[in-house]
Amino acid sequence: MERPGRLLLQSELRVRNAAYDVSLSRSLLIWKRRTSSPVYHPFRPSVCHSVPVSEIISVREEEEENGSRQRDDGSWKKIREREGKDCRQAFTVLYVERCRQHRWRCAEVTFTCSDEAVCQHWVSSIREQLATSRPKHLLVYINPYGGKRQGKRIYEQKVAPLFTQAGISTSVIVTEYANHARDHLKMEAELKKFDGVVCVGGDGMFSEIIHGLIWRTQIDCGVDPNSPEEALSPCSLRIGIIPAGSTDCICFASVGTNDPVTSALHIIVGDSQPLDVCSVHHNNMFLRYSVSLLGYGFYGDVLSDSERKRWMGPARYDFSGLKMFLTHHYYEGTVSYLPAKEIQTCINFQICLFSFVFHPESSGEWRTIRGKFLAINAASMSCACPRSPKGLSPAAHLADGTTDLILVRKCSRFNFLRHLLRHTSKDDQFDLTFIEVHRVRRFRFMPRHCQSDSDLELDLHENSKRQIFSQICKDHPACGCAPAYSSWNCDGEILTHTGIDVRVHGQLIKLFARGIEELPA
Ligand SMILES: CCCCCCCCCCCCC/C=C/[C@@H](O)[C@H](COP(=O)(O)O)NC(=O)CCCCC
Ligand SMILES: Nc1ncnc2c1ncn2[C@@H]1O[C@H](COP(=O)(O)OP(=O)(O)O)[C@@H](O)[C@H]1O
Ligand SMILES: [Ca+2]
Repeated sequence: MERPGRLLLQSELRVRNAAYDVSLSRSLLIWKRRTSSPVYHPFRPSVCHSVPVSEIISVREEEEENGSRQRDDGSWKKIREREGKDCRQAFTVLYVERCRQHRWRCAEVTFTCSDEAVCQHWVSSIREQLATSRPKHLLVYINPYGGKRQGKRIYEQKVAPLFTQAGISTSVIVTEYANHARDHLKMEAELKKFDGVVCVGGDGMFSEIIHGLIWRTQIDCGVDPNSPEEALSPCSLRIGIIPAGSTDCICFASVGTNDPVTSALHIIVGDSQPLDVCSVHHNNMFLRYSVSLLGYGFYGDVLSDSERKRWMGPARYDFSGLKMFLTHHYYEGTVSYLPAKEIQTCINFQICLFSFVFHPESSGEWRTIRGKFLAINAASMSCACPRSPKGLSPAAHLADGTTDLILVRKCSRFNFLRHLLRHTSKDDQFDLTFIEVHRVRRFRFMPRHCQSDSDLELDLHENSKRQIFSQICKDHPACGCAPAYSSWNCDGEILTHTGIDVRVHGQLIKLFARGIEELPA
């Protein structure tokens, strides 16, 4: 147990009619049952409890009236136990309780005491300790269209009541069209009024939020957001993600679960987790930012195919995943990359070879690989999600200024299936001869057909004729012709160009999260 440090308060209070020694320090609230008899009692519940002050959600006074207690939020609560006449004042502490698989829940304990002044002193002392680094005013964007279209219900039923209990005020915007949230953040939102932004939706909705926030921050700081060489200014507002999408990878990989209540509690306690952001350019023209997966080949094709099946909800990814696995397309091109350190091939994901030191720039040399690839994936975080609990790159860090470039070379369907199935298990998905992993700060990709066209990139629009032929060939596999181009899946959005230049910006944004906690063995 953590040491409590200097005590701010210590009293004898009652919990469910039993006497407890209760103490408060800057770091811990401890309540320890007074033992009247030293005899060990196997059926008595645990006698000593402690809660880090940083994990107290709120404290409220309870007032007794006509045999019931009224909460200070106006609702009523039956007294559960008979109390003596001199034991009428009470306050309730709500705190974080850890459940299975990184889930958090709100637990509560009610302390009673005979003296009103003592009771109020406790309430005000706890509230004073909670005042630091916690958000008080939040700007909330809800995508009512993502995932199973439950965003509004999830927010209203599971999250808003917790924010109210924690004394957080909110301005809520339910989006009416795609890019509504992005454009509101870019141009209209009065950001000075808020301590954070909350995104209710999936990875695509989160992408809208960061595009709005990063762009706005650069304009406010006089930085050109379009230039590939500019050092971008970090965003000061933290972002909370209430998962209500189809994959929810960014939430899952930064919190450990895709549970709305857990996310709401991380926001309330004011957690902070920096996050790397990749900028993606094409011929010096800004395309998009990415924080999770940039995937060409398999994951690009799955996304393109699945968008047409949005009516299926999240199951569209399973359908398109299977279809694209059977299609087994490979793509030719050149990947160049700037390694994060000397040799960056991480063979065993369980042994992470890299230090956690954050280097703003690298002095390494560019390297080049040409080949035929089934997939080119850049994972800036583990990309863990319910479909892949360890993620595409289990050892990737959230905020080390690097991305893990995973090259899956052309191989048999059987071998590719072995690799994909390892996404869903604990086996090392990289320990296969056709997979290479490089930890990089920058990388470029050029599809083969662009190189032979004097490095002139054909964008997807110009490439439409080829796409039509590819579609015919996809539909007639017997002709043996594979499409020349895939497209990039950028955090769940399709990029309009295939030749890209990617740069990692270390710790550009912050989340209301704390990374994945080690669970006790
Ligand atoms: C034939 C068996 C295939 C089994 C493969 C299972 C591997 C799943 C790995 C998923 C990695 C996901 C990385 C995250 C991507 C998201 O950004 C993106 C958009 O999410 P959202 O906005 O919430 O819809 N999701 C995808 O691209 C889905 C990929 C699913 C591939 C099967
Ligand atoms: N009101 C809206 N109507 C239609 N599309 C929207 C709306 N609000 C946001 N979007 C778009 O919906 C897309 C999917 O959102 P997301 O929340 O990521 O759900 P999913 O995980 O199911 O893809 C995003 O591209 C986002 O820009
Ligand atoms: Ca990273």
